[in-house]
Amino acid sequence: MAAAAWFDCSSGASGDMLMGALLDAGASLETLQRAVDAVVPGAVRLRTERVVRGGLAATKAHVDTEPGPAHRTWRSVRALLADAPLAAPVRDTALSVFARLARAEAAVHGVPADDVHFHEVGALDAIADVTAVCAAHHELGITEATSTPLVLGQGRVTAAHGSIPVPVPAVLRLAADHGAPVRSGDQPFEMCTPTGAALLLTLCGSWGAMPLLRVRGVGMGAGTRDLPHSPNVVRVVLGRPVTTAGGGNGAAADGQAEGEAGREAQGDADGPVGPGGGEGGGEPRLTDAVVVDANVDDLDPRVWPYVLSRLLASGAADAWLTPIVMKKGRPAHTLSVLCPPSRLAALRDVVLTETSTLGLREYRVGKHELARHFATVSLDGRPVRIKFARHRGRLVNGQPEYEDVAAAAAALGIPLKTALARASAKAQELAPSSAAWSAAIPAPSPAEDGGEHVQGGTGPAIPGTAAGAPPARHP
Ligand SMILES: O=C([S-])c1cc(C(=O)S)c[n+]([C@@H]2O[C@H](COP(=O)(O)O)[C@@H](O)[C@H]2O)c1
Ligand code: NI
Repeated sequence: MAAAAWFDCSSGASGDMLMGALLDAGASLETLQRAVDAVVPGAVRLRTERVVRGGLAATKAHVDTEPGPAHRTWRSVRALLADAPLAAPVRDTALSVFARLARAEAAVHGVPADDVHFHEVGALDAIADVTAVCAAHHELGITEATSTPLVLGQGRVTAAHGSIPVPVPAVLRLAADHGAPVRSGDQPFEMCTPTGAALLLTLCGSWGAMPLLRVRGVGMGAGTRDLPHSPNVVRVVLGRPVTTAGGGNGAAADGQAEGEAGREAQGDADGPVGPGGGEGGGEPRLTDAVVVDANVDDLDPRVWPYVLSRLLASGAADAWLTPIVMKKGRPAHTLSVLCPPSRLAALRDVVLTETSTLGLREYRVGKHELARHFATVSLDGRPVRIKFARHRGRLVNGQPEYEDVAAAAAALGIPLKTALARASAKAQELAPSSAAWSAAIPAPSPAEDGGEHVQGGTGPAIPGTAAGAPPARHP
């Protein structure tokens, strides 16, 4: 199920406090352990303990590590994450967190980011914290998150570099890189660690007080110290996002918001019953989305297809290029990425690392989605899905899925254009009437929506028609 999250970091934040809070809010220790094992098999054991901090009960997450390599560079951590059998969103988010950490450490110490060292046990600890928090974020279906401003602390702390001042340099650098609001607070300790800051900067799209939520759960993650006068905890509040069709806060369309985010969390945005599907396709559903744009005139053009497919694999709803002519008359492209707010951080990193752009633009947009459902036809025994779209109860479109048509054409040894024409004709036959897709139709029954419509043959069911549809790529 979908969730918006609000992190109360008024007592600071670290990787293990965030992990404790998400475990307390319902993430499963087994899921987190599996994710960490996928990155560093057998090297880390996660466990929890119920503790009291400032009179409040909380979950303390412990990361017990086996002795490992004394140092790990960002290059080696990146390879570990890239090769790990993790769900793509978990891997991408963890890579974003570490990329931020590495950039901040590189700037502070004046070394190339690839060569930044994560020290001793700290490396395994950070790998475990980051991977576990990203896995919990994914498991809990968090699609948008807000945090209070970061409280950083005061004093000094002993790190691998010796005694360093608090706020520690890496945390300040992270805050500066991302324009995050921070303050010292009253406590004479390090309250926010680099890992905690990098996680929050990656997961949270906004800063401030708790947004309008229908609260579903609360988690308390304990810090190591029991501080006087103040509970040393991170709180996370999980809830149903509440948005109106106008984009503001309100109750009018919160059921819609939940549906959107829920499908997104399952990677199943193009399921058999699409937006508004349960209502037979009323008004298009309006959801929040973000467009990221960058103008690029100096990337080897052979790289673009790879960039586009990486963006789609990392959760973009769509990614495209527009030819433009830039200053000095240079031919160039605008790269555009459409995504849900929850994927913004990871996709921004893909744009900034895979292309040669030096910056990008982001703007919030409203995305209108028509209700859609799938049916399956057969071309001489080859299954082809048809995606139908409805608007105000009327069937307004019915398109054969290109990949299915191409596969059928190849298997049958017929030209693609012939296969496409035949599949389109079958799609027309499936509509109750009207070649123009304009006939008013009743809402499809569950069997129609989720099942097969096979005409002219009995091809096998296609994954994604009855259940487990592939992720949507288009609004
Ligand atoms: O290991 C390094 S390079 C390191 C750098 C810095 C800087 O601010 S530079 C700070 N620290 C301190 O290490 C511990 C552990 O931090 P985690 O984020 O791994 O939990 C913490 O006290 C940092 O301030 C380490
Ligand atoms: Ni450092």
